[in-house]
Parts: sequence; C-alpha cells; structure tokens
Amino acid sequence: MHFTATEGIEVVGRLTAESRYQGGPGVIHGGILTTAFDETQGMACMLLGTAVVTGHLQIDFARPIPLGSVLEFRARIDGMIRRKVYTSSEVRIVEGAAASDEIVATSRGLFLKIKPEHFTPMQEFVDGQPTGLPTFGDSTL
Ligand SMILES: CCCCC/C=C\C/C=C\C/C=C\C/C=C\CCCC(=O)SCCNC(=O)CCNC(=O)[C@H](O)C(C)(C)COP(=O)(O)OP(=O)(O)OC[C@H]1O[C@@H](n2cnc3c(N)ncnc32)[C@H](O)[C@@H]1OP(=O)(O)O
Repeated sequence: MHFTATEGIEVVGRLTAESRYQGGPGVIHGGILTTAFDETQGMACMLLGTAVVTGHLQIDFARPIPLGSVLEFRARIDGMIRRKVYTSSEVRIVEGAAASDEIVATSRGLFLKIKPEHFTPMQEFVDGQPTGLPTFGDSTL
C-alpha cells in the first residue's frame, strides 16, 4: 500500500484489489481488507511518533468489493487514553466499474503504544531465521 499524511492526524492509503486477493468469486477476501485497515490505522498511529500494536480491530463489511477495484482507505485518531489509541477508518472504491462515493466497509481499532522492548522476546524469530540473539528462555532478558 501507499500512504499519504493529510491535515491533522489522518492518513490515506490506496490498494488495488488484485486477483490474488480473491475471497468469494470475483470479490476481495475479507481478511485482505482487514489487513489493509490494520495497516492504515496503524500508520495513523505512527504519526504520533510512537510504535503501536493492534489490540482490537472490528470491521463492518458493507458491500462486496469487485476484483480490479482501486480502494481508498482513510484513517484517523479518534482519541487517546494512557497507552490506548482509538482509531477509525473507512474505504471507498475510487476507480473501477463499481467506483462511487459510497463507503463499502468501515473499521474501528484499538492500538496500544509499546516500548521497543516489546519485541525483544521475539528477536530470534525475525524473518524466521536464527539471529543468535537472546531467546524466551534466556535468563538475561
Ligand atoms: C507490527 C509492527 C508494529 C511495530 C511498529 C514499529 C515499526 C513499524 C514501522 C512502520 C509500520 C507502520 C504502520 C503499521 C503499524 C501497525 C499495523 C500492524 C499492527 C499489528 O498487526 S500488531 C500485531 C497484532 N497484535 C499483537 O501482536 C498484539 C498482541 N497483544 C499484546 O502484545 C498485548 O495484549 C498488548 C500490548 C496489546 C496489551 O498488553 P499490555 O500488557 O501491554 O497492556 P495491558 O494489558 O496492561 O492493557 C493496557 C490497556 O489496554 C486495554 N486493552 C488491552 N488490550 C485490549 C483489548 N484487546 N481490548 C480492549 N482493551 C484492551 C487494557 O484494558 C488496559 O486499559 P486501561 O489502561 O484502561 O487499564
């Protein structure tokens, strides 16, 4: 996906519904759409300047999305409480046979701000390759 920061804490991302993303016949798989929402809302959180992980993500699939559609996702920060960042996003078909102003799916997500050490226990699994870095069982962690 490609992202653009707009005014305020909002990002816009575009994704083409390629054939390899097919779920039901001729339409995009809901899991792909979910991943794209996760990425877009996560990217909005990155504008805060801290790393986050997804805690909770809820999608409403309002319309089937034909393969070949160009999708535009818009995501924003709705609020923050302590480490919790509340986000929302919607998607429209902006190019293709089904293009219109109608919102075809929406998402609400809770992201949690994390420290870099969050990933330390997983270092040995990065890219599935042994890294020689400390592991879960290492008492020095
Ligand atoms: C994946 C990359 C992220 C790294 C970023 C770094 C660089 C990346 C650069 C560019 C990338 C740019 C954009 C993309 C970014 C992100 C998009 C993809 C993100 C993912 O795809 S990421 C994978 C899936 N994700 C996980 O792998 C999380 C697994 N999970 C955990 O690691 C823990 O579960 C954690 C950390 C979430 C919380 O654990 P914790 O111990 O730190 O916090 P704790 O439990 O104390 O909760 C504190 C307060 O949050 C509330 N709370 C917690 N969870 C809640 C829930 N589910 N629902 C409602 N409330 C919840 C509590 O109720 C409490 O609330 P209160 O403050 O009011 O008491």
